[in-house]
Amino acid sequence: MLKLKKLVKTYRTGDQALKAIDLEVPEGQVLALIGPSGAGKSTLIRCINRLVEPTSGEVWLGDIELTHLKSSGLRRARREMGMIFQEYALVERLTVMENVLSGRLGYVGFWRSLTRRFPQSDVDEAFRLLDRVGLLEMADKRADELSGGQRQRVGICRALIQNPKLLLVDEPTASLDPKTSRQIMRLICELCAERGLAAIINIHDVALAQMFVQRVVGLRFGAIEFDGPPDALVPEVLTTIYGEEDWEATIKKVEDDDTEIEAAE
Ligand SMILES: Nc1ncnc2c1ncn2[C@@H]1O[C@H](COP(=O)(O)OP(=O)(O)OP(=O)(O)O)[C@@H](O)[C@H]1O
Repeated sequence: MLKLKKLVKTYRTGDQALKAIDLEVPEGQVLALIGPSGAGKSTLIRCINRLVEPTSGEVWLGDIELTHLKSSGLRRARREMGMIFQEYALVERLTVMENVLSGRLGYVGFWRSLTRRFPQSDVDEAFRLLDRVGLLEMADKRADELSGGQRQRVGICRALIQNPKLLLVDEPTASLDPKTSRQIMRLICELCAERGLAAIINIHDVALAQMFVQRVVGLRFGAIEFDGPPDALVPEVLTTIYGEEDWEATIKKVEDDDTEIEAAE
């Protein structure tokens, strides 16, 4: 469904953030992207929807190659790719409903987008999504009245109302406490399963990734160092991705924390 071929990104500063990445993501697969700070995770996600322009290589979404698309073709292709951000990227002074509906801006015509008048079917779908993520009661609240976890749920609804084939998720839990992080990761993965959606989730928390996804890709210095199932992420593999560390202690500690959270839920 998504295929990256020899994808390279070299920033103007000379930083080679991606070194000829080859990656294939089949339909409906949820993949976690891990790796140390500066490994190229955000760059990879942003090169797919061209928020960052790749230097060379190809990005195929189905049978469309994205790197050469001009404005209208790119706009159409971007509808297929919902994005979820670490800092939610909501419009603070707008309501929850308005923020969710803004996910439809790629579909409505120019004049409608200016006046933000959306078809009733979009409004109905927004209510359905808000209900699904437990925010129905919040539809008329302003975004700046919400907690971090609630904001991220709005961000998820805004991405889903696009009716995408692929979710690009950039550190969705980095600003959240451990329990809310788990709830958000679970929600994203459940929604992907319900809708047959593929997702690439850039995530720092390895234990959280292991808990919820079917496949983990580890980046280091802009190259793929590991690609496999979560239970193959043994300490030796983590060392090749992140460098030397006492992984046994880290893994154990996280597992202990989970048990506590599980018991509290
Ligand atoms: N706009 C930019 N201009 C120049 N260099 C950049 C830019 N954005 C990222 N880089 C560089 O590209 C490399 C990859 O950065 P990127 O943000 O993709 O890594 P990351 O794995 O997402 O890191 P983090 O986990 O800290 O967010 C780093 O060396 C970074 O300094």
